[in-house]
Amino acid sequence: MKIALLGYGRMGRAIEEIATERGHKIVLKISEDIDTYDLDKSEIDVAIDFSVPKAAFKNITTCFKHNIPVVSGTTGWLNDYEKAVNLCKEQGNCGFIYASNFSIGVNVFFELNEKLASMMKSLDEYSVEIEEIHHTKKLDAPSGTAITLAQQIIAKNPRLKDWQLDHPEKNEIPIYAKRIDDVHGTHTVSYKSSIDDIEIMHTAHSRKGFAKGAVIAAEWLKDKKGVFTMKDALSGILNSSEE
Ligand SMILES: NC(=O)c1ccc[n+]([C@@H]2O[C@H](COP(=O)([O-])OP(=O)(O)OC[C@H]3O[C@@H](n4cnc5c(N)ncnc54)[C@H](O)[C@@H]3O)[C@@H](O)[C@H]2O)c1
Ligand SMILES: O=C(O)C1=N[C@H](C(=O)O)CCC1
Repeated sequence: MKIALLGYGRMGRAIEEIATERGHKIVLKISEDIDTYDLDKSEIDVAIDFSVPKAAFKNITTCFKHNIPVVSGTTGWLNDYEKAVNLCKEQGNCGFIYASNFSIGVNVFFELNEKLASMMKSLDEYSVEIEEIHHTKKLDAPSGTAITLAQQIIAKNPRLKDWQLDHPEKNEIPIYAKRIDDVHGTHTVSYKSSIDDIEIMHTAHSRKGFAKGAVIAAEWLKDKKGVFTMKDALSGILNSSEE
């Protein structure tokens, strides 16, 4: 598979390593405005965008214009996500997957989070909160993964209306974001009561899991048209919790 890397920073380099190990070829590496480059569909099977929040929407939609499928892992640009989805659908000839976290372990964690949120929704004595810890170079807070975790809980629990960084109103889930050198990504969801606490936690030991998941998503997306999620891409790999 011929891959264009939109963003060649920490994640771009980790993806290059995994993609090469899996027999793919990196044909383009972009670290600045996408207009500077000539995108040629015949030379690119799929683009993988791990760039910066302010570049993601333009990178993604420029690929749509060239009928190049896109896997996007960039976080912090989600106010424009629906616009990107609509453009992909209108254009009709491109594939798109965005995930706040491509790690297979985190996608298992997302399933656990949904299941736990369903179990806790009637237990009013527990309050819920999310903590995320990342390296100090991270541009956005809270992390995209923490936002996904909060959205999953809100979807299961009608008492909870929104999430808030640090200072929640009533009926909001607090997200606490910490920045510590060299932490690749730790997410904890805690339910607390005066009697006991319940916690689930995911700790990434490196960027390898995010990179491997992104390459698996690209392999899955390559010849598909439409808007998909990581759940779709992993449907043949993860057993559903109902089984
Ligand atoms: N979804 C996931 O699984 C996952 C995992 C890790 C990181 N991320 C996200 O991926 C993004 C990148 O993370 P990183 O640690 O590699 O950051 P990074 O800062 O190391 O890399 C970003 C790169 O993008 C480049 N860039 C700047 N402007 C650009 C443009 N217009 N077009 C293309 N590239 C441009 C920068 O020069 C830099 O090299 C962040 O948003 C981060 O939150 C997501
Ligand atoms: O290193 C980062 O930046 C990460 N970003 C994603 C997020 O915001 O959730 C995934 C974890 C690593």
